[in-house]
Amino acid sequence: MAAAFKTSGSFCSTQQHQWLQSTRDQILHGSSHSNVKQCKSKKIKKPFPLCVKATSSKVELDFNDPSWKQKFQEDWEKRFNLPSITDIYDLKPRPTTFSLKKNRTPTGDENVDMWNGYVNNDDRALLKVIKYSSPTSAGAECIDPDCSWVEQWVHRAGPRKEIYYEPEEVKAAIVTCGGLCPGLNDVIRQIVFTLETYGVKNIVGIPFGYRGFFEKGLKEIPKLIAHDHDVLKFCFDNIIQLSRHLVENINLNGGSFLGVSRGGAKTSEIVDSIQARRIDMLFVLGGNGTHAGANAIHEECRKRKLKVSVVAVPKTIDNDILLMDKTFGFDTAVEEAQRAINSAYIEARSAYHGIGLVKLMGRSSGFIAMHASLSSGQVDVCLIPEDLLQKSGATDASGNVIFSDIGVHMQQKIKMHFKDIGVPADVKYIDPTYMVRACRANASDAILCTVLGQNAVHGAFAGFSGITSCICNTHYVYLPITEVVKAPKRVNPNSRMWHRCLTSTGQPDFH
Ligand SMILES: Nc1ncnc2c1ncn2[C@@H]1O[C@H](COP(=O)(O)OP(=O)(O)O)[C@@H](O)[C@H]1O
Ligand SMILES: O=P(O)(O)OC[C@H]1O[C@](O)(COP(=O)(O)O)[C@@H](O)[C@@H]1O
Ligand SMILES: [Mg+2]
Repeated sequence: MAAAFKTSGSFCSTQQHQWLQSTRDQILHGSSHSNVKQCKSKKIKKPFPLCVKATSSKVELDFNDPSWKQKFQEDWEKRFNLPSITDIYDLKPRPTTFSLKKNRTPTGDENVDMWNGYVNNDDRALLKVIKYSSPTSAGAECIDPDCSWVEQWVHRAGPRKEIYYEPEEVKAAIVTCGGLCPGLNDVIRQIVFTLETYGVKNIVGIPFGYRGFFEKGLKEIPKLIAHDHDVLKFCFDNIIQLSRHLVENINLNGGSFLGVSRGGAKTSEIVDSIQARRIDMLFVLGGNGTHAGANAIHEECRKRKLKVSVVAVPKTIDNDILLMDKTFGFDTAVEEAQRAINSAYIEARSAYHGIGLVKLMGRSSGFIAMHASLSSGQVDVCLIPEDLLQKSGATDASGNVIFSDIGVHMQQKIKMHFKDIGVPADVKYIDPTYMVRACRANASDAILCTVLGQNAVHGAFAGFSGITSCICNTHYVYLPITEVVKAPKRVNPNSRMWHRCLTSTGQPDFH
């Protein structure tokens, strides 16, 4: 949860520090994982004992050791290695069925790879591009005390020349979990389009998040499907058959075509359901919690020796997922939040001793508040949860901590303060909470969703599982889910972006 507010000129210098208690939460970069290889990969025929390669850890580094960089990079390679169904099965790939050639005018024997723009498995994108010369440089994220430059590469996303599934035999499922987020329908749509381009015919939607996998009574079906008999192929239990025709226009609306939910994730029951329904590819759209769930499903599938690719797409208006530039929906949420700030500004400006106060979402991360403040340019003070977190003691169905209502708290405190000093204050409070996330994706999010959705399908056909399709340092990449769920991403109070926000509002730094 985060708040940004606009005071009319005469109230800019109110004693904000009385309302705050600073904490110094920094971006967390996660803890270590076990580095156990339970068995060496061997060429083995199905069925065979499972060979699990566990994720590697951040090694203990001795910076006096001249080879520490090499050790770091070796460890990095292991950590960011993409888990694949080929880790478990001795599978032979087949040439891909994904081709762009049919859309072009054939002019001879040109190089097929160039026509289709395949991505090589050895292609990499650089995760970080700034060389900090000192740990005191703004926003510096250093590995060693000298802040040495160490290349950190991640795997490039996109279609591969060889695939590990027969498209005609594939059953693919899509599920959307957590809270709503602009762009969910855009991603669903692109996943369906891309699957069909590969030649997949059996595509299903699981309604209402992970619950749709196991809740017996869950038979609600979106009205559109129930009434559209032309496009409805099958509609039984809680599975919805999807096709290009059916999803063609869903991006015109916000929300999720499949419905969402929190809580109720029982990994073993979900995998029972995946097994019973003979699902080969599962596309999971969601935030931190959903990703943790997707990884648990991926691990359980491995344990049961199921040839299933679980591929996630990071969704959340909060933008609180590690390593990536942004999650889809964030941009749209900021744009909507800015509208609320503008309204608060106009109200405050027109009132006698007016103060505008806007509460924005973000859970424990203040990205929406910071970016909306920066974009509106009308905010005098932007408060982010990295300043102050008040836990209510309660949790939601997914186990997320519910924070006390900072907006209502601030409203009361401001009123009380001005009453105490005998100055009239007209507080105009706006809570646009659900308005910022129930809307349709804006242009930039729509593009992001399109690419992430397509790449999710390419990743599954390439045999990867337990990965997420995202954007890092402006490039589209795949990351192992284990690396992005270590902690929520937070605003770094030492970052240039936060400093820019302070410069823009003119507020003191409360950290
Ligand atoms: N650590 C976890 N392991 C497995 N499933 C989880 C975990 N945390 C959350 N989930 C499940 O993921 C789904 C979405 O989680 P939630 O936190 O509500 O949203 P988001 O994914 O957007 O953060 C819920 O069904 C929840 O039960
Ligand atoms: O009222 P709800 O649906 O539980 O959602 C509230 C939460 O959803 C969010 O908008 C998005 O969170 P998720 O990405 O976890 O769905 C948070 O900012 C907010 O705290
Ligand atoms: Mg979340």
